[in-house]
Amino acid sequence: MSHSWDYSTQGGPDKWAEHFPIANGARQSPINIIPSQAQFDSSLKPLKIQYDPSRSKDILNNGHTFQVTFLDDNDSTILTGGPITGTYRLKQFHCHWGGSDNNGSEHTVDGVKYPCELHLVHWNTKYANFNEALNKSDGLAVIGVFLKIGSANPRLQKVLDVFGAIKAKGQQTTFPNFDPKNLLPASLNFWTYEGSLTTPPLYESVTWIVLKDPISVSSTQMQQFRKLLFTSAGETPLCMCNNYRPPQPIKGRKVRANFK
Ligand SMILES: NS(=O)(=O)c1ccc(NCc2ccco2)c([N+](=O)[O-])c1
Ligand SMILES: [Zn+2]
Repeated sequence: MSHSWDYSTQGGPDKWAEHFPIANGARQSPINIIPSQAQFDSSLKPLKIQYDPSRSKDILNNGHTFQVTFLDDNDSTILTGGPITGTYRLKQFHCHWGGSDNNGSEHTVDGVKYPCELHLVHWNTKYANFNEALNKSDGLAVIGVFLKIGSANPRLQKVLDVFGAIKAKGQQTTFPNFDPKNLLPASLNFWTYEGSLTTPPLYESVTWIVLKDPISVSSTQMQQFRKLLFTSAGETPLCMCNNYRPPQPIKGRKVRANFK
């Protein structure tokens, strides 16, 4: 039976090590990225992102975040290049956000928190499927995208518009024909390091690819994220926000950049 965890004082990030001791492991995520300490690596290839919007399937409130899930039974929606070897298939994307516009991202940059962070999760096709890849040291590649308060983001609004159907934990609805490439900034400059899932089971299986440039989100749009609930229908409602893990010790890891 999977142990229940959350982001509260009683069961939140400071307590996760009690049931998931890898929380104190050598390659935990997120981290604070210090650009001046990142090493430019000219051997890093450009990121190659090929997404087929027809592969988007549904959107779910899983009680920790919302997630948009993709059909991943072929190589039509893949990530190659960058720091990774081989082909990784997009499985899902989700976000982490704060209770205010002053916090919410998991990674920070020189200690700066963004109001939201988008994660696009890909799995290594050297493994049979996502679940096989989940706990392998080279199993996953997650693209992290910061969201910065500015003008409203019409592409993101397509996701927010269906939140009414997934307000409570366990609710899901179809979400066809969505191209997550439209949620990426113009520049694919990135930092990369070896890390982990940022929620339990905290497997140290993620090659992180954090984009330097943010995409925009309006404050009004951020208020829509916070209308989702951590709780199931019929329970005392708890607003879904502050669903982020704070930065973890770097423990000697190197962060590389594909830009100067
Ligand atoms: N914030 S993240 O991108 O690092 C992240 C965290 C957890 C999980 N999964 C948690 C899990 C696995 C098995 C049971 O439950 C995923 N994911 O599955 O893509 C991604
Ligand atoms: Zn995440």
